[in-house]
Amino acid sequence: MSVIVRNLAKHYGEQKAVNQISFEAKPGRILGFLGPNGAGKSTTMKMLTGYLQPTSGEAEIAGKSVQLAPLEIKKLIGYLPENTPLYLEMYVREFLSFVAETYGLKNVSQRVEEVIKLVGLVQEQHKKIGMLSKGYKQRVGLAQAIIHQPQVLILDEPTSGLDPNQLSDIRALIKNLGSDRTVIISTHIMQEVEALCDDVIIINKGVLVANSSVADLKKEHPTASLEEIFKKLTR
Ligand SMILES: Nc1ncnc2c1ncn2[C@@H]1O[C@H](COP(=O)(O)OP(=O)(O)OP(=O)(O)O)[C@@H](O)[C@H]1O
Repeated sequence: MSVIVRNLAKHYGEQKAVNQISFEAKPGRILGFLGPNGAGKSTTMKMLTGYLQPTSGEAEIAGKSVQLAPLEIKKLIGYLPENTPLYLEMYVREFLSFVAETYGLKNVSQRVEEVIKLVGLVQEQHKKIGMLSKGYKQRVGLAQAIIHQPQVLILDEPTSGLDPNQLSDIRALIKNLGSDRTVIISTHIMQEVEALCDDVIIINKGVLVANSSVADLKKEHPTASLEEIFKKLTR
């Protein structure tokens, strides 16, 4: 299932937070979404998930318009928002069962069991979410994003706050999920792009300044590291 974005824009008064961007994310590939703080990444992701209405332009997932078919779209995508908003008073299993029921899944307890194992939450599964460390909260966020086995994953800084061990576990999980899904992941970590992403888009002040495969971007700038390329394009 492809994600196709055409001339998408979001204006807040005079500010063009996202200014007419177009790109495509393809199945079986992981697209890295990069840009400096305030460039418009989260705003774009919120428009892709139907959480925010665009000022103009359109986003399409599996041939369906996000704006015209918001409920259908929500069944197809898994979304991990920035800062992992969660119900802190709920227990891990209780929360994941609640999310599974919201999606109308059958075999809720079996699926909850599966995702708990998949994201490495077995040790923490009986705790209240509010008691978990940041990294484990992030895992709960990831679990709720994949519980309904969506074909499209939109992950806003999924590895922020993880320790090095957790980082490699979660990256391996995302890589694995990306083998047969469409994944869009925003990040500030260039090693993550190297380790995970097939394609990359870079946004600066609401405008796309790069849109290609990671390999092609490196070919275009043969002597520069990804970090240097990023700096050059976003200054
Ligand atoms: N509700 C809002 N009202 C007004 N301006 C907003 C609103 N939401 C976002 N913005 C502005 O839009 C711009 C883009 O913000 P956005 O959160 O999309 O950036 P980002 O690329 O995700 O940044 P970061 O890397 O820091 O998370 C920023 O200048 C931000 O202040």
